[in-house]
Amino acid sequence: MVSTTLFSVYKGNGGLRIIATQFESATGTTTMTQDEMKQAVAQAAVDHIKGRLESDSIIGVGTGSTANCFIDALAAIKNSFAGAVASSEATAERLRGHGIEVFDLNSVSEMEFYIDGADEFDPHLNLIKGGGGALTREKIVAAVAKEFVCIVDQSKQVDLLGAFPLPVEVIPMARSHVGRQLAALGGQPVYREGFVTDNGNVILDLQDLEILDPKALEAQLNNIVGVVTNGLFARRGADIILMGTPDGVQTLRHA
Ligand SMILES: O=C[C@H](O)[C@H](O)[C@H](O)COP(=O)(O)O
Repeated sequence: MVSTTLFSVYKGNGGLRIIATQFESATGTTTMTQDEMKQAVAQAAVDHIKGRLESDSIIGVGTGSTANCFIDALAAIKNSFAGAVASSEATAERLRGHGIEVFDLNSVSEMEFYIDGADEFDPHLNLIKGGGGALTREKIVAAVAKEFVCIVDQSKQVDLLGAFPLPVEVIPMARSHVGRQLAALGGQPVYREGFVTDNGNVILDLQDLEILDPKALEAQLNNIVGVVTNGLFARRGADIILMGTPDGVQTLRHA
């Protein structure tokens, strides 16, 4: 078994600080598939929280393939906390499948951690989320948690958000109206046909945007009548990002 920890720090350069890179392998080689990177960050997230859990702790859990890896890893320590709040029906089902109790958010007054993936993140830890359509409940659960731990593989890292189409959840009867408003912003709204969110709404994916000011755009989109929420997580972005790379898991924080 080869175990390596590389420490590197840079500050004031894009707002990001790399705390550590950790890698362990049986062979010493650094080849990892994307799935293995997701599993590695999922385990790193469990390691990050497990020492700080109490028997009455409730954990917020996101949605998607990386969050699924986290749920599977979390199952190993399920007796060390009370349960979880799920950001989607799919996540609730997976949690229950592992014997982890799922709580209604309205019955939870305090939550230490929210753990979830992302579709893109930038050097300021702003995110695009909602590729799986769970953005609204994700944003609500993230808002309650004290620390948002985002788990990603390195394919999600960008300098500027917007290459990934920005999901906007919309009340069905407002779809055309919102679409026109989004087009006026310079993007190309594409209706996610056949998809209905857990909240009974539809998604417009906003393509061809260069998002220069994520916080401003997040607020601007929320102000369009008929928009429920949008997939920019900038006003409440990640507090820490665990990023899987072929060379190990990097921990990224604000400088
Ligand atoms: O609605 C889906 C969520 O925002 C996911 O966190 C996001 O799409 C990333 O998913 P994955 O881990 O499957 O890439």
